[in-house]
Amino acid sequence: MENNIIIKFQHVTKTYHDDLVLDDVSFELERGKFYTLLGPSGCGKTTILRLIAGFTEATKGEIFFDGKKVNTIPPNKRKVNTVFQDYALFPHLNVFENVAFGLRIKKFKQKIIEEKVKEALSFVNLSGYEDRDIKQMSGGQKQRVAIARAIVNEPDVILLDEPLSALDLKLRTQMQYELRELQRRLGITFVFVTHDQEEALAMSDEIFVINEGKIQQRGTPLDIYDEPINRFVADFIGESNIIKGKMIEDFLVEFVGKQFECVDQGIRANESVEIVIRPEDIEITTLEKGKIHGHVQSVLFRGVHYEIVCQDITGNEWLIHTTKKAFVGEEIGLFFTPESIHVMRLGETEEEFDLRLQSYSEDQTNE
Ligand SMILES: Nc1ncnc2c1ncn2[C@@H]1O[C@H](COP(=O)(O)OP(=O)(O)OP(=O)(O)O)[C@@H](O)[C@H]1O
Repeated sequence: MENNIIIKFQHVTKTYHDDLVLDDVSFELERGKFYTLLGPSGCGKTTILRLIAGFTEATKGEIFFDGKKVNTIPPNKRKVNTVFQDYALFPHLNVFENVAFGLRIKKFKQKIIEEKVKEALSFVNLSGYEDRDIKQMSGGQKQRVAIARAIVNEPDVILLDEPLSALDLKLRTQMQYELRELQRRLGITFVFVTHDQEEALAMSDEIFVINEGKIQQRGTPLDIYDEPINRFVADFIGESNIIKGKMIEDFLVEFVGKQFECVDQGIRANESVEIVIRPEDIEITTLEKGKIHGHVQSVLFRGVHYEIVCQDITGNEWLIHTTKKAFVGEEIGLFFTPESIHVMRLGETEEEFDLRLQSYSEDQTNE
């Protein structure tokens, strides 16, 4: 397993002056996978990229690349390339020379440069664009030139810092697909930074959800979506109903004044918890069949579904995505299965949280 690890962070901390930006972060990245660092602005995503690339140094902890410690190794000695948000292309050079730039610095022979640039441009579907001026290229095309420039040196890892954020929605969706395909074909590790959760869910083998300099959870998109480890992740990824409750015993939880079967265990009896139920996991039904009742507050038609907000007897608001229509003021039944109830602990100590995070990550790696 170890030699499949391309990057390893061991207890890495980064401070700028007195500001703690990364707080004791440890993780391993495997070769050939698509990783996404996801989190709100300022949470430390770019700092992780900069540490991998060697643009900044860790204050504490160790960083390994392919098994070797690289803390003080300069960027040009690491087999990493970065695609920046603004592409950072040279406007006075044509497409060919932009892609060839790094190879020229490394003093490759002209013939080799031509072969490598040609191959890189063909990978990003830009064959024939060699002589084009950068200024004549569209946003999506510039993006592809930047990617060609990143892959031409055959790095082990490509870092992408919000590379799609300047594109309009349609092009962005197309480039998401293209990037994912490209990563599969190249078999290189991609570390992609975004604050867009839909983008992260659509593209990644694994997502790292980051907040305030700490990894909150790492896992496949499905794991992160279905089993958020805490309120931050549940709130940040997708839409959720988060309701206060109490654990009664293993597989039994109480909320809205009633007890419900669930699939969670190992939480102390009587411990305060929060319940997460996704809006699409709730069905609208009759009052007899409904597990709880709600008064419809608003109904919005969203094309593929209705977005219904209703209020239960204890005042919680519930968001429901359903293809069934309901009417404002109507009383409806809400039905959900034990599997769609996800229980999150409150009042967990930092040590308990770290242990749980570790076991989640180990489950992931063992799968
Ligand atoms: N060179 C620096 N000097 C001082 N503080 C810095 C420096 N670089 C980053 N920071 C601070 O570190 C924190 C994390 O920054 P970082 O760029 O890693 O966040 P991010 O998650 O990538 O945010 P965004 O999505 O806005 O790019 C921020 O509070 C930022 O202000």
